[in-house]
Amino acid sequence: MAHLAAGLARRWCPSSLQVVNFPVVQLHVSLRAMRASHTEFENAMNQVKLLKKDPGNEVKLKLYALYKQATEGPCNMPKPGVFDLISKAKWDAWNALGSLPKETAKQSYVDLVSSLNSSSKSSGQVEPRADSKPPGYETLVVTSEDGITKIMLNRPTKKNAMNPQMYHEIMLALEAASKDESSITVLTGSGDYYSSGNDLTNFTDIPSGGVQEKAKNGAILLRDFVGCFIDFPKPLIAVVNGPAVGIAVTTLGLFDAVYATDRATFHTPFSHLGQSPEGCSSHTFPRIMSPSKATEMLIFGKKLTAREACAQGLVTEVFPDSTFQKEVWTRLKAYAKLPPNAMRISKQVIRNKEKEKLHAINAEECSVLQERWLSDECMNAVVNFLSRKAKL
Ligand SMILES: CCCCCCCCCCC/C=C/C(=O)SCCNC(=O)CCNC(=O)[C@H](O)C(C)(C)COP(=O)(O)OP(=O)(O)OC[C@H]1O[C@@H](n2cnc3c(N)ncnc32)[C@H](O)[C@@H]1OP(=O)(O)O
Repeated sequence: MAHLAAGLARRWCPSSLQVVNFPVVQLHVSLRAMRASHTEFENAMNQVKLLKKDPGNEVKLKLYALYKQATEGPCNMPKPGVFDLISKAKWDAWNALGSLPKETAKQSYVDLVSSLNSSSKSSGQVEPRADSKPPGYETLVVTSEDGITKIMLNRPTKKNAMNPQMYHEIMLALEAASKDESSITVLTGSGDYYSSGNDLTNFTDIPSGGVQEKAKNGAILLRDFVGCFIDFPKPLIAVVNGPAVGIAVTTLGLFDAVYATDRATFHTPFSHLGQSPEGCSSHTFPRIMSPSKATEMLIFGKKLTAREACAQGLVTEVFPDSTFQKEVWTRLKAYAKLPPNAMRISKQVIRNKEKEKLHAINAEECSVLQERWLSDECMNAVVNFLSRKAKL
């Protein structure tokens, strides 16, 4: 979807400007205004192609919609089918502009591009120290010191949403951590979120094999990903630095301890998304918090505060945000000084009792999700999310 608006601008930009019949004086003034706005409009289109930072799908949908409204007026295309996700999202974005006048759409387009230009210089991304970032990690910052390997999700501008690259890199980082010199491993997030779960744009780039192939590959990826947490041999700690959504919440049931700031929330909106539980949560959550509390989260999508999640056993301890990092890392550094083999063997004594069962549960959850991802309920929820910001 990269440079969607720029590509669309190239594809849809008419070479000639429609001139309407005005009385001579008004025509002269209007033409100057239109020339000025048309020149600005053309400049804005060129600036979109030069943006340093991908503005994200919602902004690209809005640019697309404003461009179409400015050049063609109200949406005049037939509504695409529900499986044609990209065309549907574009159609929704354009159609949402209704009868917005062309000149207003043109000015809005110019204003939006100039705001993107002014903000394109800043970035919330954590730039790791050169010596702390091993080759190959683009979505993580992985550091190892004081006997602790820290895996930090590093897509803060996307609330650390997990795209396929991040899933793969987390698996790589866990594999490396299982073999390195550290005695415990920590997963945390950069920015104000722990993670907003699965990146919903994962549903957009449909391969040549169609949505069935996409769903099958997604189920394989998910099964491998969750399997890494089931099999991880060392104490695995979650340092939940902010809100967590979806798979970022369900996999907590496979951690050995979960420490959260009191700012954190825990949300699994699976029914809302037309999906179903994963991360072995269909087994771990009823066991951890009781079947009815698990139902409230996994089926009804109840969002828990950190203290509620702690009361229900999902979170081990909650800390005031002001002292969270200091308190947690002091404690983890102390834990990391304990005899590593004893910790590793003790974890295996605990985990081995149900490792096989967890893998079977993981396989079943992935198989169910593979079907759910093909449902209208899921497709509609994803399209609604992707086009939510394009609606002016
Ligand atoms: C067939 C498909 C197979 C795919 C392969 C998948 C394999 C594994 C699948 C595992 C199953 C996992 C399930 C889940 O995790 S379900 C939960 C999914 N997550 C969500 O539904 C959360 C969606 N995000 C939001 O609701 C909001 O963004 C949030 C409440 C988290 C924050 O809202 P806020 O208003 O504070 O911030 P913004 O919405 O403006 O977000 C900032 C930018 O970040 C983008 N963003 C945030 N979260 C996601 C996300 N999950 N996916 C994609 N993009 C996300 C958001 O769009 C903003 O981007 P822009 O700045 O470009 O607008």
